[in-house]
Amino acid sequence: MAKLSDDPLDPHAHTDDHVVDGALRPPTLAEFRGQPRVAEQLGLVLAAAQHRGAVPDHVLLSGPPGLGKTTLAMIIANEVGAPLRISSGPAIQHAGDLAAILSGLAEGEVFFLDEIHRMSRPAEEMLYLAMEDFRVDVIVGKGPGATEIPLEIPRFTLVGATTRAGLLPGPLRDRFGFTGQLDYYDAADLVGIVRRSAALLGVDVDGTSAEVIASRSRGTPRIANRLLRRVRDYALVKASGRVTPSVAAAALELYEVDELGLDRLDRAVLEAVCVRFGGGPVGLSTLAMSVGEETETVEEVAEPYLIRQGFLMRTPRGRVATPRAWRHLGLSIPPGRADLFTDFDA
Ligand SMILES: Nc1ncnc2c1ncn2[C@@H]1O[C@H](COP(=O)(O)OP(=O)(O)OP(=O)(O)O)[C@@H](O)[C@H]1O
Repeated sequence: MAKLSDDPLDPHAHTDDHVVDGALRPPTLAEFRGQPRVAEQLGLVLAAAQHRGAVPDHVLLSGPPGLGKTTLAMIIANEVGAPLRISSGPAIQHAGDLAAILSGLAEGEVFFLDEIHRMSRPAEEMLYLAMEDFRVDVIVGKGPGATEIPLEIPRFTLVGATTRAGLLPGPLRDRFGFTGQLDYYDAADLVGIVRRSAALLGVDVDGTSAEVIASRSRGTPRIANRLLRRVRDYALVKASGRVTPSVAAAALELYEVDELGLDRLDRAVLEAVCVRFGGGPVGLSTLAMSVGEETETVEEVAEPYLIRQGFLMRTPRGRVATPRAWRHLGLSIPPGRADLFTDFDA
């Protein structure tokens, strides 16, 4: 579930900036940058549905937070000219909650269900029937006298979003006509997103400054937009509103975001593994305790990026630092450990 956080690099964090975030969402597939394969495939699904005069197939979008799942759901509704209804798995704990939403949909409406993997089991089973036959069975009464009354619902397009497609039960996954797996954005696409957002915010950001911001954004548009706003603020206060590459770098340094996109927590984690625990292996809860953070924060916010960047490894015995971690911290690998890394380019 979205949580409030002021960590500029937390991809889950929806700070009060999310009001601005909404204004930065591309409204059409043509304006959506990056994810070329998903965008093309989705475009085809929508165009084909329009040709057939039918409601588009159900769409499942999976991938890490902040990569554009909600944005794509809004684009789908916009492209087919249908209203959009938004809910999330944790908000639907009873099958009745789902029946109420589904029976209240307009014909052709797009129903965006975020965190679909966190829906309750009875609601999930009701969804199977709704997706396939546009029908729900409403149970009336209790105990032996309870009866199921079939209720027809309008044809709709379900757009399910999940950070982990693997957590969805097979029968649910199979009912989606199209699955789009979103991946981290490459630098060129992020530069494009930063420049588009800057124009919408009325900030002048040249290509090189946009690169400085993009390269520290962890491949995530939500982070890129957030860092852009921090750079804009810094430029306003300290540089008469002019964003140059050095102003962008100075602003991000002030917010403790380094040139690889690592923040204070990431570096604290690396330092703990390398220095305090001699490179590991160290268990997750010990590691979290040593940096004064919740286990979930270390596991969900810091670790995925550190692992993806090759700074950290997860092993059955705990977290282990790679040679890159020592190098990034400006430390040399202790003599006793160097032999462990003969497979790496140290
Ligand atoms: N391809 C894109 N082009 C431009 N901006 C984008 C793109 N993808 C995402 N964004 C921006 O990033 C922000 C986050 O996107 P969005 O809310 O759609 O992510 P999400 O995957 O739904 O995240 P979560 O699962 O955490 O809700 C949006 O405000 C949007 O402005």
